[in-house]
Amino acid sequence: MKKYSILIAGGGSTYTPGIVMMLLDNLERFPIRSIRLYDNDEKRQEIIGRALAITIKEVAPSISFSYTIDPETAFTDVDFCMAHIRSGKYEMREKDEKIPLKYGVVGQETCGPGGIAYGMRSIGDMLELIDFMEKYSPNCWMLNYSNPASIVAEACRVLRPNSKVLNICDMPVGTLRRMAYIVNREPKDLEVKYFGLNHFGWWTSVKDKDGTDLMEELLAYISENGYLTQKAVETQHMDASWQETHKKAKDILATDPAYLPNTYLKYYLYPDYVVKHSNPNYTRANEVMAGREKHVFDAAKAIIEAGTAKSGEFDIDNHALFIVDLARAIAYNTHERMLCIVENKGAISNFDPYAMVEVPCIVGSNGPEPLVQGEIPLFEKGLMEQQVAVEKLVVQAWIEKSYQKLWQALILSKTVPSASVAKQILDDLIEANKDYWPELN
Ligand SMILES: NC(=O)c1ccc[n+]([C@@H]2O[C@H](COP(=O)([O-])OP(=O)(O)OC[C@H]3O[C@@H](n4cnc5c(N)ncnc54)[C@H](O)[C@@H]3O)[C@@H](O)[C@H]2O)c1
Ligand SMILES: O=P(O)(O)OC[C@H]1O[C@H](O[C@H]2[C@H](O)[C@@H](O)[C@@H](O)O[C@@H]2CO)[C@H](O)[C@@H](O)[C@@H]1O
Ligand SMILES: [Mn+2]
Repeated sequence: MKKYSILIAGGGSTYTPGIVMMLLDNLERFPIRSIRLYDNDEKRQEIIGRALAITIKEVAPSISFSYTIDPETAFTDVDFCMAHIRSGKYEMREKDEKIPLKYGVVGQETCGPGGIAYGMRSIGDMLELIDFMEKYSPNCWMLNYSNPASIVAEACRVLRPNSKVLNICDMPVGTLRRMAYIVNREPKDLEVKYFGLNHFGWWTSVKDKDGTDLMEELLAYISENGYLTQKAVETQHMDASWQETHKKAKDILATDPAYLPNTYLKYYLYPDYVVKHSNPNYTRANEVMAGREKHVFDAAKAIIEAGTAKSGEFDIDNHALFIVDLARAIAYNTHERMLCIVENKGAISNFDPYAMVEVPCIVGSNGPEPLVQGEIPLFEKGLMEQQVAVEKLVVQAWIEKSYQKLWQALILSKTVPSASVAKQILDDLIEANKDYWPELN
């Protein structure tokens, strides 16, 4: 059985240990000969790298492990690049969240002005990773988690249309785990229909493998409780702010009681509520730095100090199962059904064929093949048309270095109340991002 060579781009990410632990836990179904980390922050990556070197030596000594900041060393002889970089790191995420809040507008990692700012930083960095991959390992697939996935995916569609890059999100997978718990099934037993953009979609059908329709049961539960469940069904997102988001799905569902919504819709449908419940001086970036980042880096330091990982400091991360299953689907041509971000090309039959949409796909060695979801209703279509225009305008603004188009993107975002507020936020974002964005004219 072939053994695969994996590169994790964004080696210093808080998710890297969870992904590596998941890879180590799946060696029988997905054999690996090499794991390498790549990051552009040497010091940050070194902490994770040293701790993982100790861990891997104890668990699977036959796997060759290394970490590097040199692109050629990183990208040579790789089968799968699992990418999760954060352009500008948490320092810039904090600004993305706090600048809009100054003007009473949603401050969020991937939605609204914060997501637009993050997109303007990520496009160039992602293209650089893709170019390294194609130069040093032309047959490699990139499985990309790096956000904002919708804008990154649109940039790939326009600027690297033939590259083997598959953009994905674990939000639907995480929510499906909650649905499975609600209907007393395993996630792998559920088959869904779903349509939307990344962080902007709806489930239209959830059935078990026998064809039993579970929508009615789920709609009844979620209209009362949102996606809040009694038991923790994931290792992440037990923080109060995320529990609040799962609960708010109840109010999103009220806007169309027929379809189960993605929780991210709260930023577009209830922005006033979100702003009212935000602390402009302490946002999610602060929570993550004090929580997940501290936890992961403390665990890494404890492993380095002890010289062993036998106390189990690193957890297997549920979030990582999707990316491992995806690599398997491509490696073994499994034709598994998975949600991916792909060019529409008629999958949503009454929507822009050139939009990057999130729909169920059959994934095999040639990548994802979208499954037709048919026509969508006017309400969802209207919301999606507005949002997809935002995403396309950001990519055009980046390519053309256009202030005008970026301003239009902000104006069009449903989270922003007026062109004048959009301009004030944009001017602040330009100043904050001068080391990252192209200079706009
Ligand atoms: N698609 C999804 O559903 C999903 C789910 C979880 C996380 N994410 C994304 O995964 C990424 C990582 O999240 P995190 O919270 O662990 O962030 P993090 O800041 O802990 O890690 C990101 C790492 O990327 C590195 N990096 C930044 N720019 C780089 C570049 N140009 N080249 C190489 N390395 C670079 C940083 O130095 C850092 O070590 C983010 O983009 C996040 O939004 C996406
Ligand atoms: O605020 P953060 O940094 O904690 O999380 C932001 C990410 O949230 C989503 O991913 C979640 C997922 O929904 C959950 O079920 C669990 O598996 O954890 C994931 C990562 O924290 C979202 O899909 C990502 O795009 C966000 O970056
Ligand atoms: Mn996501």
